[in-house]
Amino acid sequence: MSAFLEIRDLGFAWPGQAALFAHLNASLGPGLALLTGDEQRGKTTLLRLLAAEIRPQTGVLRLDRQDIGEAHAGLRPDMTRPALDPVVVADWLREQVPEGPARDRLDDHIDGLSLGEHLHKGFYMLSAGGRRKVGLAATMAQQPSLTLLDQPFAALDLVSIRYLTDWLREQSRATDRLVLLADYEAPADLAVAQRIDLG
Ligand SMILES: Nc1ncnc2c1ncn2[C@@H]1O[C@H](COP(=O)(O)OP(=O)(O)OP(=O)(O)O)[C@@H](O)[C@H]1O
Repeated sequence: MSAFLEIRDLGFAWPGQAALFAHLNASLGPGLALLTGDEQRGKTTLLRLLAAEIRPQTGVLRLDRQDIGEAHAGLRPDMTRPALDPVVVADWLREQVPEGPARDRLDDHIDGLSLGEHLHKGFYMLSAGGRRKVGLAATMAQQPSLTLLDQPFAALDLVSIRYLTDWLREQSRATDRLVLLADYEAPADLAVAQRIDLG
């Protein structure tokens, strides 16, 4: 079976810096995978490459047999951007998540992440953690073919950690999409069968 996410011979260096990736290869099936590595090993940079925010200097990045390019932009919504400040959370979520099964899933995630009390607020009233949780709920509901999560447990409350962990466990059974979780380690009670280790 061909890989769902294929990273072949990836080379990337930030301007003026030594190569962060040289001939990086990885091949992942659908489901759940962990992207690990010590501080500054390039976890976030690799997520940005996979979201087509930045382009590699060499190599191939392919998702479901398609080269990753502009069509894949937006896989990592920037929840910190000031343009969101005046927007009402519920309006943003309605705009992001289409009606139908995704909207039903969104309702569950709003409950699971305890976001109900924030729905009628402007983003400017939310903490950084609250903004992240809203982004998380939208992504979890949308179920894109590639979900990129950058240290999603950081600064998350215990109830939300448990909810996210359960959701990630379910994702490991998916056959048509991949969730890539970047963190130093997987949570202790989450078995992850696939991993890219940046060292
Ligand atoms: N926009 C940028 N411009 C220049 N250098 C960058 C940029 N973003 C990251 N880097 C550099 O790339 C290297 C890897 O950083 P990156 O954030 O990808 O690693 P990380 O594994 O996610 O780190 P951490 O675990 O600390 O979050 C670091 O040396 C960092 O300074």
